[in-house]
Amino acid sequence: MRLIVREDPTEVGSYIANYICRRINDFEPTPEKPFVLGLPTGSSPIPTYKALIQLVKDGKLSFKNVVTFNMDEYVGLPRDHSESYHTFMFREFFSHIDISPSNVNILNGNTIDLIGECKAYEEKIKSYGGIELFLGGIGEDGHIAFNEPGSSLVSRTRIKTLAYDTILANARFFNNDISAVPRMALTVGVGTVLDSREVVVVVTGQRKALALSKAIEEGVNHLWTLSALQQHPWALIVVDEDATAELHVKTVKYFKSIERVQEEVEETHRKLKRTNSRVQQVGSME
Ligand SMILES: N[C@@H]1[C@@H](O)[C@H](O)[C@@H](COP(=O)(O)O)O[C@@H]1O
Repeated sequence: MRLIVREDPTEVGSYIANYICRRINDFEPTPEKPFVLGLPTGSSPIPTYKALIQLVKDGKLSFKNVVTFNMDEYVGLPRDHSESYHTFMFREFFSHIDISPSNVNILNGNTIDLIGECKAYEEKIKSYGGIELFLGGIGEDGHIAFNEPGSSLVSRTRIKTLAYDTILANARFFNNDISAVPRMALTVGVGTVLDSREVVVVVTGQRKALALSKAIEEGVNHLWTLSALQQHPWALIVVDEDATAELHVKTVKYFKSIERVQEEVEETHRKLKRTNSRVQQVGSME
């Protein structure tokens, strides 16, 4: 796991957007081989979405051959409600980029067959060969997607009852009316996230500091589902200074020191990929 610390949420957003841009461009997606991207909602990823939109406007990135899968959606909230994750994604991101709506996948929390919807979502992800990069955010209780404390760390897409803490935290989007916040959601599982080839998580603000320290300084624990990332071979958490408030100084120092060689690692990785694809091309000509 790597941890990248940046000054504030805007710098975090710009770091992640550039990172995703590089990944998509290096992948060279085509209609036959699209880049499959997992996406979150919440206030934390908004600076990332803004920076990605700018990259598209600047002609440095295209979403034409990108297929997206969102992490979660409330159950029973009309799709066109201002706080549905469907509305959020189009308002904050999809309407501003060159993605085809047919390449956008968001769970339907209004279907009569919620279990069938979850199964079909997993199947659809599989049909694309899995998710290349899953971008995630976390709740104050350390949940990733809507995998609340106590969620199985091998869980798949399913119906989830929201924890009271999450309902309280999300009441700010519903005029602080707790009774207006849906009690249930559909969410990808921790296992679904862990199956992606790469996971990038955005954590900003002091209110996430405890969850961050639990997830990276303590053991893998279903009470802090983000900690499951310790079991992932290619995980990156990008945080602002405020989110590091509960970390040991030596933890932050360690991650800052390995960041210095990160560019080198990435360059080596890219070179190896290029060499491998050349070897494969030569192989297929023989
Ligand atoms: N289901 C979403 C999560 O996927 C998201 O990570 C979290 C954080 O929201 P915010 O970034 O606004 O703190 O909110 C909700 O609970």
